[in-house]
Amino acid sequence: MSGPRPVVLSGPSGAGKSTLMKMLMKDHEGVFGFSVSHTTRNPRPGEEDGKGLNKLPMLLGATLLPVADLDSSLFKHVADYHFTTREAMQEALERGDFIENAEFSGNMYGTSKAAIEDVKAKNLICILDVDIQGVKRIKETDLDPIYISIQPPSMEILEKRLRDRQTETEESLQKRLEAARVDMELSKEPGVFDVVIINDDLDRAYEELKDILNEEIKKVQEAKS
Ligand SMILES: Nc1ncnc2c1ncn2[C@@H]1O[C@H](COP(=O)(O)OP(=O)(O)OP(=O)(O)O)[C@@H](O)[C@H]1O
Ligand SMILES: Nc1nc2c(ncn2[C@@H]2O[C@H](COP(=O)(O)O)[C@@H](O)[C@H]2O)c(=O)[nH]1
Repeated sequence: MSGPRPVVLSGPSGAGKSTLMKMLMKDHEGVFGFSVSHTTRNPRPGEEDGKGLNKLPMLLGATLLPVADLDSSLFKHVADYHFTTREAMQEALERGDFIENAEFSGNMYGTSKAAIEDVKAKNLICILDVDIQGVKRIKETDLDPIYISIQPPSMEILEKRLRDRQTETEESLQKRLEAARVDMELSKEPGVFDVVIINDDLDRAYEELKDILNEEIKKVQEAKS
């Protein structure tokens, strides 16, 4: 693929991927573009639906919720997900619309080809936020991204972050913690990720992430100047 190399951000739910990604996008306007995934999970308060951004059928009942907090207001131009139904997603999968997909914590998630093309067309660094299954599937494609794993300092801290975020039921929290154990083990395997960042202190983790992406960021900035 031509243009800047995409970036895959992976790691356990609650490790801080979205937080770091929002910081990156806010500090580098016009450099990064988010690959808006599809999911069958329900929108969280404040999450924005990317309906209309691509061709897949969307869940008609999905509402555009008001931007409520500072975190979202920094990022309000970017949709969080295309919220859809299991049936619509299954049909799209059968049509071959996705480059990868996964079942995670009882819901379907996937990256459509259109989501990546939308970002590529703007010559931006495409950021994909995917779980470990997605990482494995993307490795079978010609996308050639930089693979970065964001890891929490410990399971205990991860659990606290997820509980404090107040987005999960006890059942979905337990599923996410179980998936996190698997993810934390796999991320230690040599060759799976180019870099593993431990997100203990947020500012330090952010500096590390920026350093890794510095070369690609400069390429995009120079192409624009
Ligand atoms: N270094 C940090 N120290 C303390 N809290 C943090 C840190 N990084 C992120 N958080 C908080 O932890 C919670 C989880 O972070 P975030 O939502 O970014 O995780 P995520 O990896 O994107 O999760 P998911 O995969 O479920 O979307 C958020 O409430 C966020 O504010
Ligand atoms: N394989 C994929 N995983 C994805 C995609 N979009 C998000 N995710 C991962 O799902 C979990 C849960 O996300 P949440 O928003 O419900 O908290 C997290 O690990 C994401 O990285 C995708 O398109 N493909």
